[in-house]
Amino acid sequence: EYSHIQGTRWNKNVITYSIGRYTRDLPRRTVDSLIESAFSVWARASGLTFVRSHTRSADIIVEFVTHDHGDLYPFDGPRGTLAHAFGPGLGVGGDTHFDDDERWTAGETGFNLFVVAAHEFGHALGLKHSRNPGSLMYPTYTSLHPANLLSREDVANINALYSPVRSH
Ligand SMILES: CC(C)C[C@H](CS(C)(=N)=N)C(=O)N[C@H]1Cc2cn(c3ccccc23)CCCCCCNC1=O
Ligand SMILES: [Zn+2]
Repeated sequence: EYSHIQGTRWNKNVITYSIGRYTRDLPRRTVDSLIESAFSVWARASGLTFVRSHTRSADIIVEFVTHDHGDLYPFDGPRGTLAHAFGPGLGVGGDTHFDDDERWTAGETGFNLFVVAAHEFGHALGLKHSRNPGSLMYPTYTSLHPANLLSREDVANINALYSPVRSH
């Protein structure tokens, strides 16, 4: 049980998020709903609650940025790395950045924002990568079917970090 070590998990059940800079690839309301859906994937499996806030004091700040964007991990233009997220913690902890040089979509072409966001929020909750290609936390993008995004391994890993909840 490592929960006493700061940074491996959030030590609260209600986590706030806010959306800063948007992408021009999708309507804002579409981005809002895809981000909300990606959080709800983890809410169902972890028992955590995600609440949207409109202030920059939220736990998780979600933004679309390019190249150098104020952290030590500049993006690389089209393709390559699609996004990154900081692990749980204060300040930059949990913050999630999407590379706006990618083509973000709600469907099959380009990169599916819902699928990528769900992967990133796994990192923002403290999950590492999986070696299982069927896992959401596999290190490379695969157009997973949104219906069954989480593998049994993903559910087991989030349960190991947070209060276990039946995955019905
Ligand atoms: C799993 C994602 C949602 C998030 C991760 C980033 S992270 C930090 N959150 N784990 C990601 O972007 N992985 C790269 C990994 C990657 C694949 N290639 C690359 C070529 C160059 C650089 C990186 C890559 C080969 C070419 C395909 C490039 C497009 C797809 N890119 C990826 O899958
Ligand atoms: Zn990753």
